[in-house]
Amino acid sequence: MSTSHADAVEKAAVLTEALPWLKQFHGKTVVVKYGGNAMVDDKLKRAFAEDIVFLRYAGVRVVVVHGGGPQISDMLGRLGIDSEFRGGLRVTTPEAMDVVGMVLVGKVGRELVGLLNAHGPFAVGMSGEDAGLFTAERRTALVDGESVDIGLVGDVVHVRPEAVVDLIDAGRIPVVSTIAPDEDGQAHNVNADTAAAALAAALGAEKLVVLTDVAGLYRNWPDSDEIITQIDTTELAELLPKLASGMVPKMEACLRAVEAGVSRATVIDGRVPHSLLLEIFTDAGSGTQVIPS
Ligand SMILES: Nc1ncnc2c1ncn2[C@@H]1O[C@H](COP(=O)(O)OP(=O)(O)O)[C@@H](O)[C@H]1O
Ligand SMILES: CC(=O)N[C@@H](CCC(=O)OP(=O)(O)O)C(=O)O
Repeated sequence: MSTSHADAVEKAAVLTEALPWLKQFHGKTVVVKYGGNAMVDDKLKRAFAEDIVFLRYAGVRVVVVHGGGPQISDMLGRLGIDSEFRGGLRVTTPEAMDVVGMVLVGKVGRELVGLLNAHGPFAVGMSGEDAGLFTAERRTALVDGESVDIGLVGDVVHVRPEAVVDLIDAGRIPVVSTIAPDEDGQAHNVNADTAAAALAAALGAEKLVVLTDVAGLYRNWPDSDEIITQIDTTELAELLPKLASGMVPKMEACLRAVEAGVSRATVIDGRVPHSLLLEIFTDAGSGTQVIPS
């Protein structure tokens, strides 16, 4: 067999491998959470934008929810504002809240919208404040079994997804920044994993994909390199209290999404170029998949 013939067979195999996945996801909603830690490299960011636009052209109803923790920390540092995390959530003073809003909506969200729109007029940025998308309720963090106050940090208690649905129906790609007002209109800082899960549940999404800066959920972080490839909601609920920092809101979000009817929630490595495309359109699963028990 000539090399070019072998190449052609291999390329065709990759494309045909995508067929069952195209059938499964065409017309379905997929919520993709893009974590701030996976957003550090320009080439990776462009590859991520290509994947999202690819999904859109494949007929997937795709929504992006973005984080920006490192970018917020960087700006708070530059402004000389103290910032600490408790139970994986940022203690958010009113002063810090201003910065969180500016960075998420005004910087990280804008940049993603720009990267996506290099491919066509698809992306529309919005925050939880737009069209009443999210209503937040102030929450505490759990530290050593105790509930502690962490300031203007919220949980999403109500989702009004109509504006997101309108955008998708019009062929757009909503890009959501996770600032959310409470019932009095006070803006709260919502962890992006938490918000993505709430939105995925409200949209009846087929899948929630969370891109981060590790290969998945490690069983004994940081002492072993064993990744949990699949876990059901019962096992995950048991594991949750034993998890450390950044993974707490992430795995809690996956758990909530699947418990609320999203068929699958998967944490994948955002440092691998095109990991999203590989996750959706190939048989090669990666990272950690949460399934119903
Ligand atoms: N069991 C675990 N498995 C994997 N990562 C873990 C675990 N426990 C804590 N982590 C930490 O969680 C981080 C991911 O969370 P976070 O920093 O909030 O990322 P993102 O910006 O993608 O939301 C990892 O980089 C890792 O340092
Ligand atoms: C309450 C809380 O912790 N909010 C997060 C919001 C951004 C976020 O979630 O970003 P990542 O997805 O990159 O972690 C924060 O202030 O960092």
